[in-house]
Amino acid sequence: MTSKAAQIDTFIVDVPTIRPHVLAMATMRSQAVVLVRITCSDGVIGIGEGTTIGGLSYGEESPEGIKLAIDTYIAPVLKTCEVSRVAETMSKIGRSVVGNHIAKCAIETALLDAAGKRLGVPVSELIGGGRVRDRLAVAWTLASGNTARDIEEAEAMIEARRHSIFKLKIGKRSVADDVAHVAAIKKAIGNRGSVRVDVNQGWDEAQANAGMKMLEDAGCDLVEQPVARDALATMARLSARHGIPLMADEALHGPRDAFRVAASAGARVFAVKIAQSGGLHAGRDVATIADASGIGLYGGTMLEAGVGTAASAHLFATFPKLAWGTELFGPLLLTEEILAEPLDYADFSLGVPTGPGLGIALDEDKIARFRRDRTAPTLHVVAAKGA
Ligand SMILES: O=C(O)C[C@H]1C=CC(=O)O1
Ligand SMILES: [Mn+2]
Repeated sequence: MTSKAAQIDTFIVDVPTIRPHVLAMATMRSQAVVLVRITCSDGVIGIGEGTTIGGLSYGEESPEGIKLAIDTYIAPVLKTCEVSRVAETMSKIGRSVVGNHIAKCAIETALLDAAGKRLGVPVSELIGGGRVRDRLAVAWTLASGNTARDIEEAEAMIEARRHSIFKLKIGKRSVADDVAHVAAIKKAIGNRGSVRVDVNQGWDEAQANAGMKMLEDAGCDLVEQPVARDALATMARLSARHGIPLMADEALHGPRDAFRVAASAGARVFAVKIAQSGGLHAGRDVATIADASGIGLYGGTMLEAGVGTAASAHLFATFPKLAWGTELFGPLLLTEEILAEPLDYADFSLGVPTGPGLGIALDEDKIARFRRDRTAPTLHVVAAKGA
């Protein structure tokens, strides 16, 4: 039986964050979640997400640009494809659309969701050798911008058994101030948790040399993307000089980057992101290159809501080795749950959904309420409440 994409809907949903999330390049107060819904001619519906961070401040794709790339350039190609053949469809799209990895990730996610539903299996069974684990360790990012508040937040997370791995966002202040902030948090947490930092390309080589030495002495376990994403020689020198591992994030936009970073010995750990890689299969290839090169794996996030987080979880559940855990906490940073049933966070981990496809469903009322293009009825309700 053939299956065509009968209808492709894309929409941006703006969801507030529970507190300001302070990164080196932007402070987030809400997240612009880009969702795609593909209704197939056989009646199966697939959902995907393509989300970035801080408008255009993190990377080259914006939420509006992701939607435009799908609506204007990807959807017409998709309409010509047999969409149950996911790899063939993505390869056809790749021949017409260069780059735009986050948009392609949203589409591939929706196609895999539909394929899994059609076959009655979870997406994790459609990738690589299938699922090797059902739960994933989940880090939390401390990024309130205030050391005392971050310590309070970490204590509460440990107490609630939600997270014991903490990623600190630094690179905005001086190296000495940033290290003092990290050292204070590590001192408070002690051996009850792992403290890591993400510099988001904020340092030059001299700053990174000083910073990595001091961070190692402070008991920090990992330094993510300390320098510019294309500074491969610098990353290699830092990796060779320091005992504390350097993790590549922004340097990895798919398998070709992964090969270059691995071949130049630029990192000891890879943060794999489905969005940055260009989809789940590209993310799997990034992971395979890492594994073959003796590089450790970490499951990264673009702070996606429930759909992208579930898709990432399905991929990370297939990695034979996942030494550094994941940071799939995106839905927990948002004030509103956009899934009908929230994901299962418990015991410092996330349960990988077990139903067909992604194993999740959207809360359509919430979507209607938070869609950027919501129309009169919703506005009317808001006005009536305020009256
Ligand atoms: O890794 C990044 O650079 C982006 C993201 C991941 C966690 C978080 O707080 O921000
Ligand atoms: Mn990062």
